[in-house]
Parts: sequence; structure tokens; C-alpha cells
Amino acid sequence: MNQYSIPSTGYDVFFDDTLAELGAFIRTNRYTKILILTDRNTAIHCLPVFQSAMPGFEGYDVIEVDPGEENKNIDFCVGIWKMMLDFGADRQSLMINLGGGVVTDMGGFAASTFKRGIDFVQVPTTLLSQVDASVGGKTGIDMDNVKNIIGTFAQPKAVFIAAKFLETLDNRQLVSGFAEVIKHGLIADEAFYEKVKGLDAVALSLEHIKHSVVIKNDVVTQDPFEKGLRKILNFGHTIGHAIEGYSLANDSKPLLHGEAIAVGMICEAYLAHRINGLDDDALADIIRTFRMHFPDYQYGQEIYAQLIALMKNDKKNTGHHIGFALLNKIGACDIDVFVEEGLIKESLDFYRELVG
Ligand SMILES: NC(=O)c1ccc[n+]([C@@H]2O[C@H](COP(=O)([O-])OP(=O)(O)OC[C@H]3O[C@@H](n4cnc5c(N)ncnc54)[C@H](O)[C@@H]3O)[C@@H](O)[C@H]2O)c1
Ligand SMILES: O=C(O)C(=O)C[C@@H](O)[C@H](O)[C@H](O)COP(=O)(O)O
Ligand SMILES: [Zn+2]
Repeated sequence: MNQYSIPSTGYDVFFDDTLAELGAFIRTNRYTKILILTDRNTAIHCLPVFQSAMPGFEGYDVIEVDPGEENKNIDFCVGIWKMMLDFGADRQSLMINLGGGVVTDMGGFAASTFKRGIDFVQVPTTLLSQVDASVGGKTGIDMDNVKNIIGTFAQPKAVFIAAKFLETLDNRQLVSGFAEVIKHGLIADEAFYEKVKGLDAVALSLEHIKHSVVIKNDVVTQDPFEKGLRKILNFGHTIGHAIEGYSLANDSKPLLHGEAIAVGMICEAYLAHRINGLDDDALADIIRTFRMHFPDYQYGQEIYAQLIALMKNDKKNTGHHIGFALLNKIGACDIDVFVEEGLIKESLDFYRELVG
């Protein structure tokens, strides 16, 4: 039985630990073939939960990929497309993406391009994918450490959020997802930010998850193709994605997405303070919050050229100008703020000296 749902852009986001709505969706839609995309970890921890929620439902094939951001690329996508062919998927087939943001992004991309697009649903199993990645229809893969540079806007047929999946998620992954929860408060809802900023990620309740999704969904339903408002969801990501891409290429234990954008949000809060009216207290509060939850990231000035080169691929850029979404206060964010390289480097210095 459905406990709670939110209408999005032509589909619903269901919150339901029993996955009963997913069962009903499958029964009602009579797909010719059902494929479930997992990674190795969600095959172990989440597929059995899915199977026990749907006893007797056996008519599906499973495609399993290696876990992790380093595998969110065209090679794995080709592997997925080949498996879809091998399993005989046609245009009336359904792809169920059962996993974190890597699986929902790459599975959504693979489904939205296979035979020019087949139906897919998102069953997010990490905090990050529940509060952010599964909602809004951004799908994609990375290339040459440039994040999400190939992709589509493609809406799922539904999103099914079962918080019980989080029981097997490790603490580092929970905290990574918490970065996007905090971001949602910072860009759009000061009271929510105040409520969650001091919590432990493991103490987040279903209500916090729902509210975070409501904030994201409110933005993406107003601007599904990121023509304007939706860019606020990218606060922290111009610098954060560059740091994430750099870390993926260079670190033996790369930063997770949430960890990287936490660094990015501190740098971009600094930029907001310098040029967009964010006051001293707000900057200090944001720094305190992220440093309380996230590990410091050490880097030297010698990596700035690589970071700037990565930022030059940001999708919010216009011509040679690097685009940002910057807070003007906690709970409000401006878009299309273009910042020159000298000041971006100053913000990288600011973070480096802060953690140095
Ligand atoms: N499309 C969007 O709007 C959007 C939004 C935010 C982030 N993203 C993308 O999401 C990705 C990050 O997603 P993520 O943080 O979920 O990472 P992830 O998909 O890599 O999952 C993190 C790890 O947890 C494991 N895992 C997943 N569910 C589990 C469970 N229930 N129990 C145990 N282990 C489990 C995975 O196998 C993986 O090792 C990035 O690529 C980021 O760019 C997309
Ligand atoms: O949904 C959005 O829009 C977002 O920007 C959410 C981000 O948290 C997410 O990381 C997204 O994948 C970034 O998209 P990109 O277009 O900057 O690659
Ligand atoms: Zn993000």
C-alpha cells in the first residue's frame, strides 16, 4: 500500500518500504521484458530485498556492473547495451535501476538511448540517490574525468524510495549523501538547513529524506531542462565536480561525490561572500557545518591548472566564462554568476589555508 507519494514531471515519487507500489507498477504495465540493473554491492544487499518484497515475481534478467564512480563510463555502458541486446530487450521492455547514483545515472542513460529509449524506473538504494540522483531526469556518464559530460534529460516512469535499503549502507556513503541534503537547505530552505546541519547522517529520518526530495522536486518540476532555476541545484558543483574529477584521476582512495561537493560548497560559499552578498556569519556557519561532517581535503597550488581546465567543461558555462550558482544568504541562491579565474583560485587558496 502506498504510504506517501509526490508528483513529479509526468511520474510519481513513491516512499514505500514494502515496494508494493513497484509490484503494482510491474503488474499493471505488462512489459515484454524486465531488466534489473545492479552493481556488485546492490546485487548482494538490495536485490534480495527486492525479491522478497515481490514473491513469485521471477520474469526478469539481471545486469550487474562493477561498483563505483570509476565505472560510470562509456565502456560499462556498452556492456549494459550488449546485455540488453543479448537478453532480447525490445521497445516495450522496462529497465529497473536498483542502486546508488552511479546505477541510476548510467542505467537511466543506457535505457534512454537503447533503441532510442525504453521505459525505466529508479529504485535508489543510497541516501544520495534517494534525496537527489533518482529524481529529476538527469542521466549520464563521465568521460576523461569530466563529470556527467555525456547524458540525457530523460524522466523515469516512477521512482520508488525504500529507506530500508539504507540499513546496509556504510557510514561514509551516508555522510556523502548528507552533503546534498545540506545543499538543499542552503539553496532553498533556511529552516531545513538549521534543522539538519547538526544531525548525524545516521540520525536522518524518513521525514528529512522526504523533505529533501520535496525541495529538489519543487525545483526540477519548475525547470526540468535546467534553463534557469534548476541551476541552483548545482551550488558547490562547479568547483566540487572539478575536485571530484581530479581526485578520481589522482587519488588511490578518491573522494565520493558528496565529499567533493562539500569542498566545493565551502569554496563557493567563499565566492558568495566575496561577490554575492553572503555575510560573515553565514560563511562561518557553512564552513563549520561542512568541516564538522566531512574530512578535509589537502591539495597544493600545483593542481589549480587541472582544476580550472576541468571547470572549463562545466555545463553552466557560457563561452569562456565559468558559471556558478552562488548563495546570497542561507536559503537563497542566484544563478549565472560568472567568476574570473583569479577569484576562483583565491577561493581554492581560501580552502587550502583553512584546512592547511
Ligand atoms: N542525476 C542526478 O541528479 C544526480 C544527483 C546527485 C548525484 N548524482 C551522481 O550520483 C553518483 C553518486 O551516487 P552514490 O553516492 O549513490 O554512489 P554509488 O552509486 O557509487 O553508491 C555508493 C556505493 O554504495 C554501494 N551501495 C549502494 N546501495 C547500497 C546499499 N543499500 N547497501 C550497501 N551498499 C550499497 C554501491 O555499490 C557503491 O559502492 C555520482 O556519479 C553523482 O554524479 C546524480
Ligand atoms: O539535478 C540537478 O540538476 C543537479 O544539479 C543535482 C546535482 O546534485 C547532481 O550532482 C547532478 O548530477 C549534477 O549535474 P550536472 O549537470 O552538473 O552534471
Ligand atoms: Zn550532486
